[in-house]
Amino acid sequence: MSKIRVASRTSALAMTQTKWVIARLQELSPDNEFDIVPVVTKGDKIVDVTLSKVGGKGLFVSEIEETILSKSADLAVHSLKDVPAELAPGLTLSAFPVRADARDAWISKTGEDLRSIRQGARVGTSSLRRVAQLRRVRPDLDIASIRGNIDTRLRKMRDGEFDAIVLAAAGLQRMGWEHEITAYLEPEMCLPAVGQGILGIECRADDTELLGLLSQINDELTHLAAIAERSLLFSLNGSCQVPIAGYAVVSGDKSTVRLRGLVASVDGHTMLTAEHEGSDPVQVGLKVAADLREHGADVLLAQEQTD
Ligand SMILES: NCc1[nH]cc(CCC(=O)O)c1CC(=O)O
Repeated sequence: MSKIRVASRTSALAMTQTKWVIARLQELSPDNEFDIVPVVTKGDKIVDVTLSKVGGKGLFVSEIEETILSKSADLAVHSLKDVPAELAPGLTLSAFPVRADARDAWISKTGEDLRSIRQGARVGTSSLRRVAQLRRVRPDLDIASIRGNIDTRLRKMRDGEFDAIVLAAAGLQRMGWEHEITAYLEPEMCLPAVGQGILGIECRADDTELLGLLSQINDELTHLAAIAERSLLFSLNGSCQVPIAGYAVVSGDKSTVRLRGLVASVDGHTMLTAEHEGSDPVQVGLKVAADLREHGADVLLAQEQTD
């Protein structure tokens, strides 16, 4: 093995994440050369509509997967949040480096927080999960869709299109833009998306040499959390038109995974939650999903939301 090709989206965040992983791999295997193969995905091309309206799962991922399957690249670094429950056959998520901040971040123009911002303030987010949870706390807010990369969204707020926006803390922190954050939305108030703050490294399932290298940057606590959250996602099998959230915390000795799951209506009126703890992350995910269904999640999951 001499040259390892890493497929990457071209957004600043994707490139930053890809280069961070490459730097860690390079340290572990100085003899290898790492090349970035840029890939422009459907998700990057669609900038004018809410992604949930497009409705495709894995908008940011499928072209990257094709690039790896056709051997034009060997691996890719994904924001796990963007990776659909099912991977393309022949590929595997082989490593999960230590999780960054899983929380959502509130960024407002005036420095006011979610509770104090004026009645009817205009808030930008395109995530139905965030919309539902924001509406639950502040039904008066004028929540509108916002698209584009993190820098575009911050600019739209500064330009006056929005009074506030909500972004993943992890993305801002990785970009070195933590100072933009007005307040963190704690998981009790805004449960993060499945995989938020986690990087998942995908490669061909039979690439044993590469799998050996990647296993060295795997963080076991993060891996267990990722499995539990994705087990929930897989079991709920929701479209991206239904607000779903899931956040797992793993005990320091790796013996227990505690997972909280949420399925909501977009208006925030119905908010189902369930929580379980156990030693097997797959089972914990399935249990939380089963509880949510028992509480009535099926009705929400079957719904074609038009919002
Ligand atoms: N769908 C976009 C996306 N995918 C991953 C992140 C942030 C980084 C992460 O959650 O790991 C973001 C931006 C955001 O939601 O603010």
